[in-house]
Amino acid sequence: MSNNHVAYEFVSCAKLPTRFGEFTIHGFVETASQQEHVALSYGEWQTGDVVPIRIHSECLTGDALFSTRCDCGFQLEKALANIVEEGHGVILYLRQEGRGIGLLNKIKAYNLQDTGLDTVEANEHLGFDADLRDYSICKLMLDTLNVQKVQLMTNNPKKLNALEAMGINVVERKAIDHGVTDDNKHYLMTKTSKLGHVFNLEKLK
Ligand SMILES: Nc1nc2c(ncn2[C@@H]2O[C@H](COP(=O)(O)OP(=O)(O)OP(=O)(O)O)[C@@H](O)[C@H]2O)c(=O)[nH]1
Ligand SMILES: [Zn+2]
Repeated sequence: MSNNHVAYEFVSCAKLPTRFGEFTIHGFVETASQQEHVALSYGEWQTGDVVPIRIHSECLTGDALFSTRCDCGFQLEKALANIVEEGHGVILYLRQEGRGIGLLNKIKAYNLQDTGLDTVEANEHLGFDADLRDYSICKLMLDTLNVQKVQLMTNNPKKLNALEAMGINVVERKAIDHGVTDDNKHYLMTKTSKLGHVFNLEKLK
C-alpha cells in the first residue's frame, strides 16, 4: 500500500486484554523509516457497517505517564471505554509524538511553554510548523480491518478531512472533550483558537 511516496505494510496481530476489555492489536510499519504504528480493534462488524474509531496521536506523557498538561490520556481512556460500551470499534494509535516533532522536541516545547509561550508559539520558536502529522497510514489500517464507514471520536476537523480525502466515509463526528484540568485549560483554549479544534468552551470556564 502506498500513498504518495510513503509505503506501509501490515506485520502481525495478537490478542490484547486490557482493563477495558479484550482488544486485538495489529502492527504496521512505514517501510522506509521503519516507524511502527498500531491499531486496536474490539468486537465484530460487517462490510459497510459504521464503526466507532479514534485516531490517537502518541503522547507518552499523557497516555503513559499520567500528565495533566494535555487531555490525551483522558481521551484515550474515554475512547477505549466508549468502544467497549458500543460493542465494537477501533483505535488507530499513530506514533506521531508531539504532533510529529518527537518526544524530546516536545519537552523542549514544554520548557518554552513554562516561560509563557503557547503550544503553537513554542513549536514555531523551535523551527517547526504547529502540526506535522500525516494520517496516510490510516487508509491501510482501516482497509486491513475492513472498515469503510466511521463515527470519528475527535475535536479536530483536520482528522475528519484527512479520512474523507482518502475515501473513508465519516458518517458522524463524536466530540471527545473529557479531561479538562486546571493544567490544560490554556492549552485547550489555544487548540481551539489557533489549531481549528472544535471544543465546548463552557467546559473551559
Ligand atoms: N508539539 C507539541 N505537541 C503536543 C503538545 N501537547 C500535546 N502534544 C501532542 O499533541 C498530540 C495530540 O494532539 P492534540 O492537538 O492534543 O489533539 P488532536 O489529536 O489534534 O485532536 P483530538 O482528536 O481532538 O484529540 C500528541 O501527539 C501529543 O504528544 C505541545 O505542547 N506541543
Ligand atoms: Zn498529550
